[in-house]
Amino acid sequence: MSDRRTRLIAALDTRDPQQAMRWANAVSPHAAAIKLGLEFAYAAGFEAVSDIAAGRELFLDLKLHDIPNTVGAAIGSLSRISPAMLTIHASGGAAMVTAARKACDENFSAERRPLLLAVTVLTSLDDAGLAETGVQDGVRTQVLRLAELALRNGANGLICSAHELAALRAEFGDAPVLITPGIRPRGAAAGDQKRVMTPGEAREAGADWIVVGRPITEASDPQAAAAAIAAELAG
Ligand SMILES: O=c1ccn([C@@H]2O[C@H](COP(=O)(O)O)[C@@H](O)[C@H]2O)c(=O)[nH]1
Repeated sequence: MSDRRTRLIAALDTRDPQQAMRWANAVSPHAAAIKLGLEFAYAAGFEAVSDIAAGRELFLDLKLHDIPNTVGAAIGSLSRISPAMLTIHASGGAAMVTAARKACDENFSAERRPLLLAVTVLTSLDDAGLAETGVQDGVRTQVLRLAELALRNGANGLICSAHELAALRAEFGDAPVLITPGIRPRGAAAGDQKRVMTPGEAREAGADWIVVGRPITEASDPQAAAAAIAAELAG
């Protein structure tokens, strides 16, 4: 059994600030962080992101992917929000990751600096879906390739599925922060997620954090759903 402490990020995917606040309050005893992302920020704006995130650990999942100059400048624009974690796409390339690293270092004091996390291969893709993008090597090879690129250029950690955790730990050790979406409690619908595992399996495989959205937000009792996931993580 792994002695790693795996924590829960609750993904609050909604356009509605009041709904996001209700969910944030409901899950806060059980989730160590909340995720706000594209759906919420585009609809509600960054003032609302700040409001919901006040007093909480924020996983700001914007998955930045643009030319290096634009990604660096975008991160500079986020400095007033102070997320604990911030995502970029590793497939943006080495120069883009380097620009993101530099922007984090220059725009945030050491105490407020977010963990820079690189998305490897989206958990909604399997080998066939990845092949449609022109990458024929399979998900595992591509995750390891992009992980190496991202970590070499300053990312603090990676977004991957739980299926790649063992290979990533074997290759890169304990230091990178590994965060896994695509988590489904046993029996829950996978939806659009292709590479899924249960919370307990992800913990055993070496996740630092798991990200769970719809199994919490679509539950009849989101607080109870978050509590059950946290209990599974606690073993
Ligand atoms: O590869 C990725 C990267 C990010 N996500 C995000 O995680 C949550 C998962 O939500 P569920 O409802 O539990 O499927 C969602 O906010 C995604 O944007 C991901 O799923 N996969």
